[in-house]
Amino acid sequence: EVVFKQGFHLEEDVDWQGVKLNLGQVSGLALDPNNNLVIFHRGDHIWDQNSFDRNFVYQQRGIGPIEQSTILVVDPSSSTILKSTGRDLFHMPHGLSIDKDGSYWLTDVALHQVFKLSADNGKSPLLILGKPFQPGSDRNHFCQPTDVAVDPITGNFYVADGYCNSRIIQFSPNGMFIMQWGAGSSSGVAKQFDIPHSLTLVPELAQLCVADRENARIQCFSSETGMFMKEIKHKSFGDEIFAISYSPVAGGVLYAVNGMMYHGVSTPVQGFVMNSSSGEIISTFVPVRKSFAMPHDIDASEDGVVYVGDANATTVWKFTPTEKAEHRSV
Ligand SMILES: O=C(N[C@@H](O)C(=O)O)c1ccccc1
Repeated sequence: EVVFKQGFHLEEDVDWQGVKLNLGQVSGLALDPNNNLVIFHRGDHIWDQNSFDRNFVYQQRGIGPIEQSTILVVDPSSSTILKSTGRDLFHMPHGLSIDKDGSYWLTDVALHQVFKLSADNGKSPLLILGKPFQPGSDRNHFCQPTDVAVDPITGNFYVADGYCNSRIIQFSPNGMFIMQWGAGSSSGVAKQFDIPHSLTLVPELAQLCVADRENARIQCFSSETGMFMKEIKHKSFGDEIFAISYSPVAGGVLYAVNGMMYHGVSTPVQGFVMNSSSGEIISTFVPVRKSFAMPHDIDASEDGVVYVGDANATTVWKFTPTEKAEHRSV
């Protein structure tokens, strides 16, 4: 039977000129309190198989930090670059989140560090956690941390740590370790996460959701206790889920992007719009101009506009919601 659904349909804004911005690998993007798009990219640095040794130590330290501006503030409509900063600070950018006060929270997988920068980030970082270039798994070290999420109510922040630690750490607003979960224990117990790659908070439910990348699943936890609450997984995710973002629009939606298949399963690389409580897929989307190569981060504004940044296509796309009847045969 064919069911007509008034779907939450996203289409690329093909007039938006931001796809032509000259970017390096786009690793993170976020919207600031003025609804400007902030892009975190790698300039001329590229993460490839030679970037790290088998102990996750960065190998290109000698070429120094990225000299280009790694942080671009872009007008959401004209895509004019309003501000460009973040020079000579980062070696391998990864995650970017912006808290309700407009402060930037960034991770660098080469430095194995987490940075808090003020919005004008002209001054030196407000907070730096982790030891530069030193991977580790205790309370003072990260191992390729991937993302940060900041609780708008408590000010506590969460770090997805990361490619080589597979844990989530909760910190107090001033960076004191509170608790962690998901760490794969050295006794070989199966790790709960296989690259916690992206975080998003669902304040309404006091939950923190994690893109558990190589498990191609989303897991949500109590943001207070770390207790597992629910999992969202679909065959159409394929082999990897790279990024997620929650938005309160339409009763609560979860956006996600998946990764290139590598087990030969022919699942397309695409964006997903899901009902955040049921996990049901409402719609999927892909760009018109160019195509997704490694969509690496996703964020949505209050009016349902969605941005996707791609680390291999070195591009950011803008998608706008269109009220469109979708029909599904069920
Ligand atoms: O995952 C990888 N990269 C992306 O996540 C990223 O660029 O953040 C990667 C893995 C192995 C070798 C090279 C790159």
